[in-house]
Amino acid sequence: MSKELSYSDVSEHSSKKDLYVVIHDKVYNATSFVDEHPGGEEVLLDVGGQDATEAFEDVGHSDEAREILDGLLVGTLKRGPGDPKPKTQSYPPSHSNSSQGDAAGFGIGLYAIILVGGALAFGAYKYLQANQEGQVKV
Ligand code: HEM
Repeated sequence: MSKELSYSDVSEHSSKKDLYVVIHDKVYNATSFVDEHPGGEEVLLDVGGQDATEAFEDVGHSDEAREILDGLLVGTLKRGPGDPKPKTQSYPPSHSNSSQGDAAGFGIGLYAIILVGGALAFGAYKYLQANQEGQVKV
């Protein structure tokens, strides 16, 4: 069972009655499983005829889910030059990096606010003190 399908072959199977998905460059016929999917049919239909690797891995499916996949195997994906790139490689680093980056950005922003706020408060305190001294003399 090593049928090769191109990306455009797969994209023709995107309806509920005829649904192929690509996961890790393997092509699966999910038609019989759509109604049974614990995550709902909607998410499967969303990735019908497309590369579902990222969506599938994002959820952290169990080994049991992977066994079901084995039973749905149709063949392997043969990528052409103009086809979308595999989503597998970029998936974990880009995700964790972006969230870490956001957290660091927020931390630096908070520091800046505290520093600027502190400087302003100190300036205002000095200004008021000077003003008060002036008033006492008059
Ligand atoms: C043909 C491919 C797929 C198979 C065989 C499959 C199978 C399963 C199975 C067996 C479960 C039960 C929990 C587990 O064992 O991990 C599950 C849950 C789930 N699946 Fe999939 N899945 C597929 C594709 C997808 C895709 C593409 C998405 C897109 C986001 C998705 C989203 C979910 C979600 C959100 C749950 C959790 C449901 C819950 O716990 O309430 N699945 N899937």
